[in-house]
Amino acid sequence: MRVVISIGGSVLAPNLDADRVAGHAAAVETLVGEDCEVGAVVGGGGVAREYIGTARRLGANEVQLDQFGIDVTRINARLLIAALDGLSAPSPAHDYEEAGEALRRGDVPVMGGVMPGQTTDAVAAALAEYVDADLLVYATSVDGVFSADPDTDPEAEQYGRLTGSELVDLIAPMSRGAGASAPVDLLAAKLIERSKMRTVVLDGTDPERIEAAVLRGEHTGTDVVPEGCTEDPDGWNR
Ligand SMILES: Nc1ncnc2c1ncn2[C@@H]1O[C@H](COP(=O)(O)OP(=O)(O)O)[C@@H](O)[C@H]1O
Ligand SMILES: O=c1ccn([C@@H]2O[C@H](COP(=O)(O)OP(=O)(O)O)[C@@H](O)[C@H]2O)c(=O)[nH]1
Repeated sequence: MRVVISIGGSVLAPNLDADRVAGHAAAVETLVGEDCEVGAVVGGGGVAREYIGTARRLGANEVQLDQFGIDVTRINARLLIAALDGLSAPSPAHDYEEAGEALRRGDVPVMGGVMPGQTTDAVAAALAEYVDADLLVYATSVDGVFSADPDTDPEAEQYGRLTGSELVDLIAPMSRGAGASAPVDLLAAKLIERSKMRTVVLDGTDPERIEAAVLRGEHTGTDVVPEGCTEDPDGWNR
């Protein structure tokens, strides 16, 4: 099975704790050991938001702010590469072709951001579509997609299962400025919808949850399924 894992910066490197990065690298290694082909995309997290906040106060425009974010995602990608100990290409891929070539060589491609106006959520969705992945996993800081931001709204209810177009409709009204917070960004949702990519959004703070979702189809987050899919998501990956 071929899987693309998007690891949010808030999950991988909230405080630059080496053990946390090593834990996520170990999960990738376990998946590779189970004959999965894995691509990883790493986000910028709180560090990116701090740079973006400071640069915004200094008068930088949105594209310039996105460039700060991209640089931080690529530094975080280098952390994962360092922890993967030779399993990955030596530096973050700059584009999908480079990542696809790494995958064909048997390496784990690791990407950060690639261009302004989006987030690494979209990078992960595009990489998954480009390499024709069987599964796309968003390992984020909340356990799936909710009816409202679960960090601020105690009434927020989780969606167990959504179609790609339902995901697009939910995400569309959310803010799109640099450093904006949403379970996945709008471009990612649109790519997931058009590619009919099987997608899981889950709490990835514990990397074993990523392993369980990929290897056994077990998770408590949100499944995004193709339109008209009646298959039991639990049976997908067996
Ligand atoms: N409707 C929603 N469902 C789920 N999460 C949401 C929603 N609206 C906003 N969020 C926020 O999106 C955030 C997930 O994205 P983010 O903080 O960028 O994490 P990551 O670093 O994993 O990408 C969560 O902190 C959550 O508070
Ligand atoms: O292809 C990309 C990826 C990231 N970013 C910028 O980098 C920030 C941090 O990336 P992301 O949101 O993916 O990280 P996360 O907060 O999800 O860890 C984003 O808000 C964007 O401003 C971008 O412009 N293009």
